[in-house]
Amino acid sequence: MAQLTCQRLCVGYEGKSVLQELNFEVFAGDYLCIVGENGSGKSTLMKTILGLQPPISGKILTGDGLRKNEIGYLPQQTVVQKDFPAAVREIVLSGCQGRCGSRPFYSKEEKQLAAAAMDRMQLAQLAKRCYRELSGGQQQRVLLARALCATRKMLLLDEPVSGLDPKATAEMYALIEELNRNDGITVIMISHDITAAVQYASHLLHIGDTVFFGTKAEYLRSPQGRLFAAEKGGDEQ
Ligand SMILES: Nc1ncnc2c1ncn2[C@@H]1O[C@H](COP(=O)(O)OP(=O)(O)OP(=O)(O)O)[C@@H](O)[C@H]1O
Repeated sequence: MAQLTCQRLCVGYEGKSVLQELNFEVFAGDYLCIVGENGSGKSTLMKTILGLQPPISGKILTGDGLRKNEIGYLPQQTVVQKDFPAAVREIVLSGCQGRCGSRPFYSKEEKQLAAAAMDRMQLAQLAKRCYRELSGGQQQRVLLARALCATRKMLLLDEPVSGLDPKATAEMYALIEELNRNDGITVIMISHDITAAVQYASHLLHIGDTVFFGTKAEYLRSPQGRLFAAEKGGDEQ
């Protein structure tokens, strides 16, 4: 049974659709990359899956023991967020908010969960530092640790390597791959880097004038995937 199923899903704003007729399934342990041009609706789709906005029509179903409040989310970074004046530990802990409900403080278990997530993301030394003073790569690791506090099952990542230098990008991809491979956490990632998507993903969802959904092998044989391969071949000449 799939963890996430989108059926005839239509997403958009105020009744105006951005994307229509999306049909796909994500199973436990999958690594799905969502690719497509700027403005094609990738972030809107992700926010709709998270329940941050309602679908225009169609269904989003969770299954295989996944509940909607057990999805970890790393949002797209904005300039304002990058300047956030809070300590690393507080930001990571805020990932537990879905667990606390209306309780206005964090429990011992939640604090332990945040500490474990910081360890995992190699942030233990930075726990008391101010978020806005960190490098871009460190900031993204903080947001990944925060997302991890919300889940053991599924992570939704909106351009997690955006703006990072090649070294920080490689580190981030390695951490995400480890969470997927070793911990079995399902990954759904929006990416502009099709080369990396093809390297790491088990499945691809390509959004554009036409929509493709399938395994990596199917993608590489599809018109969208062939176009990518042709462009890449061109780059390497
Ligand atoms: N809050 C909003 N209200 C109305 N329209 C919006 C809103 N946010 C985004 N849009 C529009 O919805 C469309 C899809 O935007 P979205 O951010 O989902 O695209 P994207 O594929 O994630 O783009 P990018 O790759 O640039 O992040 C765009 O035309 C955008 O202008």
